[in-house]
Amino acid sequence: MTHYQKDTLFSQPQTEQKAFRFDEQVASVFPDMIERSVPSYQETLKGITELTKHFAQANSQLYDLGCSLGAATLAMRRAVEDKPCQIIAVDNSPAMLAKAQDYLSNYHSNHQVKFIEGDMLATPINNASVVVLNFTLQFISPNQRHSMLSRIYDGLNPGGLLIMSEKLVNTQPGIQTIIDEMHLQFKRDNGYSELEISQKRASLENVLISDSREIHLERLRKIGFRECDTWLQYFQFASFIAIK
Ligand SMILES: Nc1ncnc2c1ncn2[C@@H]1O[C@H](C[S@+](CC[C@H]([NH3+])C(=O)[O-])CC(=O)[O-])[C@@H](O)[C@H]1O
Ligand SMILES: O=C(O)C(=O)Cc1ccccc1
Repeated sequence: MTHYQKDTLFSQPQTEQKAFRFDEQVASVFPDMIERSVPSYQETLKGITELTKHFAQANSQLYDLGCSLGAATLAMRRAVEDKPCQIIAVDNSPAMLAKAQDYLSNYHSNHQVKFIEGDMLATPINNASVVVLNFTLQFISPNQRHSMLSRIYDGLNPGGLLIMSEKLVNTQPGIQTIIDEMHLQFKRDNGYSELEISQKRASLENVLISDSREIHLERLRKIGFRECDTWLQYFQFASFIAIK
């Protein structure tokens, strides 16, 4: 069983600034990193279980795209123990995917998750009733977001659900500034130093690219989702649901 460490990746002054990558180092501290960085992360997972209970269709497929260590995969799987469904978990980081397989093997289940190491932009999606993008669309290039979500829409069965959590940017500068400041304080309260916060922020620049709530909703509507809205927001971290 893998042991996860405390996230100290950005604690020492860095001589050269490297872009953030989901490599072995990040994978080995990921539970601590996401817990201390993303407010309401646990609530997104609880919501994924609850929503999956309502939307999973028998004999359909459930996708977790950008699964990291498989926390959302596990949250979905809990909801369908007594339903015949195929769960598919995808990530393009070999370090993450290897640890996800190890992590899920610690929990007993009637379901065998199909793990795919690969780019979600190239993953076929079909006969889906629930698709989860838990903080992953933000890492793909903005000009590929529409076609990615369109492919998800096309692969969903009627009545199927997309659950998508994202870090947002607020279009109103005063509100953006204060919400961002509250998130910084959240990180300080969770033990991150000013150096850790600023070095991580710099490494995420041009890697995590946030859209506004309005852009997300407009895109989902344009693609054809019958209904869409946020069901959760804490600071700039939001979670959307969209029904086909
Ligand atoms: N093109 C891509 N194809 C596949 N995977 C990708 C791609 N781009 C990035 N990833 C993967 O998306 C994940 C994003 S983390 C998701 C947390 C998880 N959902 C959770 O509920 O714990 C969110 C975060 O770190 O803020 C990483 O594992 C990347 O390797
Ligand atoms: O740390 C941050 O500021 C974030 O926006 C969230 C995050 C969490 C884990 C990996 C990358 C980004």
